[in-house]
Amino acid sequence: MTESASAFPATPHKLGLYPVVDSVEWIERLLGAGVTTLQLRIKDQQEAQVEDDIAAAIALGKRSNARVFINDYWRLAIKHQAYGVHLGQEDLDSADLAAIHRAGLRLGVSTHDDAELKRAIAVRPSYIALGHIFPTQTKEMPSAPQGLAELKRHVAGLSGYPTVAIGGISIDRVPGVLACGVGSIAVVSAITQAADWRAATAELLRLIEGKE
Ligand SMILES: Cc1ncc(COP(=O)(O)OP(=O)(O)O)c(N)n1
Ligand SMILES: Cc1nc(C(=O)O)sc1CCOP(=O)(O)O
Ligand SMILES: [Mg+2]
Repeated sequence: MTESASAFPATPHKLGLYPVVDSVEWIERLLGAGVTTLQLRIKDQQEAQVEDDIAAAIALGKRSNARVFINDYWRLAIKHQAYGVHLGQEDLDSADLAAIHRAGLRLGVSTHDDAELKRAIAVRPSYIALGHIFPTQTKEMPSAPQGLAELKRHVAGLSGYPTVAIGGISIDRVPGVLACGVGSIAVVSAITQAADWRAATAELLRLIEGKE
């Protein structure tokens, strides 16, 4: 695989703990808990219904000097000058990548196999997400989990890119995922379904970023 750097603006090579959440309330809570990379992932709403939340999440991120990525709603991310946008493979068919680039936003792209990686690399995004590593209850996946051996192989071929592992990553699985060389771990349920989200977030920050 290519070692070329991204054409989109760079992110740190290690984005650390990367919670993916569906509300401004979660963004606010997690910023308060010391998280510095987050994603607002609201699914299947009209732009008019999500604009206020997207604008608020971006403003909160700026106030905390944090990196807030917006999933899917790239036009609103540009309009409100998000740190970045996260797009899936299908989104790549319709999104105006040149407009995202012109606006100076970072771009993260999802991948699930070699073919998707090839397509993502062609876009030269700011980071590449690799999923799903383990079975997940959060999203219906058409493919099988890739597992740690495949994650390790993919990360090894992507040394020019920041990498993010996602999918079924619980706290106890974090050390094994980090051992694959990935620079960031994205989680949904490990935080939002935790009995104690503060304790879970603190433990994830400690394991992934060494923050005590
Ligand atoms: C960090 C990260 N990785 C992967 C995804 C999945 O994005 P996508 O394939 O566009 O699917 P949806 O999240 O839109 O359902 C993600 N959001 N974040
Ligand atoms: C939103 C999403 N995208 C995935 C991918 O593989 O592209 S897996 C996923 C859900 C991750 O949730 P949890 O941490 O609860 O398993
Ligand atoms: Mg998407």
